[in-house]
Amino acid sequence: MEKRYVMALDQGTTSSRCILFDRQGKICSIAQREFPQYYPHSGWVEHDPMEIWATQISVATEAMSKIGADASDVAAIGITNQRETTVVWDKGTGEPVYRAIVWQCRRTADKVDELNRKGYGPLIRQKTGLIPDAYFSGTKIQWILEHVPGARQRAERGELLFGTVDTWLIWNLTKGKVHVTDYTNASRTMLYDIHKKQWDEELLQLLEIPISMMPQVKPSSCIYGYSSEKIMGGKIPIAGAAGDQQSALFGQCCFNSGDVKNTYGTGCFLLMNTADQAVSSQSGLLTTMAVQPDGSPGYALEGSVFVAGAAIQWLRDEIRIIESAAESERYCREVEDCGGVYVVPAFTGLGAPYWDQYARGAVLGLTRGASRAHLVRATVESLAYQVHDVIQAMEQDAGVRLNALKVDGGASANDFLMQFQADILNSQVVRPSCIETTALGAAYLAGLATGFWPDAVQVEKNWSQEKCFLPSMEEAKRVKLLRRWDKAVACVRGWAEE
Ligand SMILES: Nc1ncnc2c1ncn2[C@@H]1O[C@H](COP(=O)(O)OP(=O)(O)O)[C@@H](O)[C@H]1O
Ligand SMILES: O=P(O)(O)OC[C@H](O)CO
Repeated sequence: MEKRYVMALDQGTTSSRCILFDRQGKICSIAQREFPQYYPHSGWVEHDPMEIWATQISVATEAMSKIGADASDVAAIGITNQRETTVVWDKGTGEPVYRAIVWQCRRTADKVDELNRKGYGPLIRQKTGLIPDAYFSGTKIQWILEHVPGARQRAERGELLFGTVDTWLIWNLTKGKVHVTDYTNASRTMLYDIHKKQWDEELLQLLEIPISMMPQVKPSSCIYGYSSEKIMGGKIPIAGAAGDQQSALFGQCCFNSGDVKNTYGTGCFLLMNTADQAVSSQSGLLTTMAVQPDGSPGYALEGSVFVAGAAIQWLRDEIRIIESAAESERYCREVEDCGGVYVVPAFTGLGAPYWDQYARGAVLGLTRGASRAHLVRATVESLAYQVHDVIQAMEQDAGVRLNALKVDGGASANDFLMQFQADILNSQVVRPSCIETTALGAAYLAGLATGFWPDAVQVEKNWSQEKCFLPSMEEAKRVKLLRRWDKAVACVRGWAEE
């Protein structure tokens, strides 16, 4: 029977999604479910791994039943995930020993300070391509082993396993048969040597993490195992896995060195494919692993902005001045400008290019006339400013001016934001027809490994532009706005440092 779809499981920071794509890369069915975020202390962020798993499976079932598909219609499963988020579980029972510590969580900032104080920064940078930060998995695993009673002993006896969310999902889909990850996810742990392409024993020792906990690292496009019949109603090859940002790079068909995309999700992540060159940034960017068009491991330069769409959710859920993320656009258009209000959403510190673990959020420039619309607009504009700062760093590193930016992710649906982004960058912003490129990338990786698509050339034919936003802001105004933004960022630096 001919297989009609590839299934992408897109496990994001705030929701689990499943999309079924056809050969043209068209979305045939989609299901999505948000799940709870836990903030047990200031700066801490956790997820329940069982809620991640339950929502992911329920959306997979829902997406299939919406179009009357079953496992026999699905050629392969591709997985893409929020990266760095750390799960540790018991090898025998499959039970997590603690909640998942989310990439945004700041609880291990002091551990990172200690590593830096002891002079390990350059070594970590050289081996992993990362700038030491609580963002990455390494110190999160260390924290679990130190704080969960008995965890260290159990880990040393080989009873505990570590995984990023891709690993956790594959483990559960295969009913505990397969413990793997892919290069892109491994490169986010701060424990993986991206040049030698292996777990680094020196770093594992430094953080006192037994190597027996670590998953096997495989290419992003290959068959890792098969879904259990009990879970998916049939054995489907699990044939693709990549961190969501690398997956989006692939889904945007950024196959050539120098190709760039920016994803506006919970955070914003700008990646430039650098093919087989592990470019070391001089401007505060990360060197990370990415997938080449033939599925082999390559490299990318990355600028990570921790809070983007999450700031819009903050307006919705905490400040409660909008009812939906989409409504933000209407408020942005209600006022001529931000009225001098600036929001720096450094809720979990600042990522690239600042790398300030202790920066915190602020609203600046309030006057008596500041309204709800001004605050909403300033928050939306903050996404564009943060992306500007990262692009500036990337242009410095790459020595080229970026004339057009491919965009995707939930917040890229906001036309006001995209136009403001084009204006602030003084570059074109190009939105593809399918902004679910994270899921699409995972589908491509799985479909290429199983022959659903013959090669990347075929896949590239599916990419099409939906809209191009042209810059139209006067240069003097642009410079003025950016200068004020810089001033706002300077105000929040180091805020939470004792
Ligand atoms: N029209 C919009 N304007 C601004 N932000 C939006 C809009 N639609 C969605 N978002 C934001 O985009 C994010 C969801 O995007 P998504 O790509 O699904 O993120 P993730 O994969 O990180 O969960 C949310 O943080 C939401 O606030
Ligand atoms: O959940 P997202 O899509 O914002 O992505 C999170 C990133 O992978 C964190 O590095």
